[in-house]
Amino acid sequence: MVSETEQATIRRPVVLNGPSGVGKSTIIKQLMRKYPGEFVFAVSHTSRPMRAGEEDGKDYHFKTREEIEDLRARGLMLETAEVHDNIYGTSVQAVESELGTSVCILDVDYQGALSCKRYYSDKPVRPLYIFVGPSDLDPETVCQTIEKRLRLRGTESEETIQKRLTTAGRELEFFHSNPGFYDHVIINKDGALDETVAKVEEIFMQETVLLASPVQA
Ligand SMILES: Nc1ncnc2c1ncn2[C@@H]1O[C@H](COP(=O)(O)OP(=O)(O)OP(=O)(O)O)[C@@H](O)[C@H]1O
Repeated sequence: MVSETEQATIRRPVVLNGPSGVGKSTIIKQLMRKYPGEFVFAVSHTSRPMRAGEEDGKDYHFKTREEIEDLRARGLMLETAEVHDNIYGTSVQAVESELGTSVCILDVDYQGALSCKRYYSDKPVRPLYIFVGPSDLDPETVCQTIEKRLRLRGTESEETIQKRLTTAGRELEFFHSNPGFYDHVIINKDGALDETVAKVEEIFMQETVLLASPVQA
């Protein structure tokens, strides 16, 4: 819970949403490289197995489903979501421990974004909600692009690629049926990552992501 004295120094968290494979992690990594110490990644909890090269506490907090469910039962999870047979989530602590010093970025799915909106609806902090799409946001084109990117990334089995494509369809359905939910939509076009990152920076400046809005009386 953020105290009144802390409000003056709060920096708005950013909720980044979009289908698997669209490039969310890549964008965050670029920003972190460009602004060392400025952005922090809200390290999520997950019950999925660790992939080669991943580090516990850095890429994710790798926990059992029971451990994550226990945190949720104690009101210590900001959001949780069932994705591809695993439970994912962000703890309140992962976000709020960072608010005074850095811009905290949450890479979550639409269920997570919804939970964040609910959680912060009566709090002094107003996160910025951004949807990242790979193309013109037509479900068919989107799926073709992310399928290609996921195959090139080479981290997923055929089965998980298919699951991610199904989930991508749900992400787009949510996007199209909730106009106004996101503050901004960013298109991460093929081969245009630098352009995407520049657009994100422009939005962050325009939105004064560096300071939270005061509480509305
Ligand atoms: N503009 C782009 N053009 C082409 N390929 C890209 C672009 N941006 C990212 N990629 C590539 O697409 C793949 C997926 O990107 P990334 O892992 O960042 O996606 P993600 O949205 O974080 O996915 P997930 O939700 O599954 O973690 C990576 O191999 C990345 O290098």
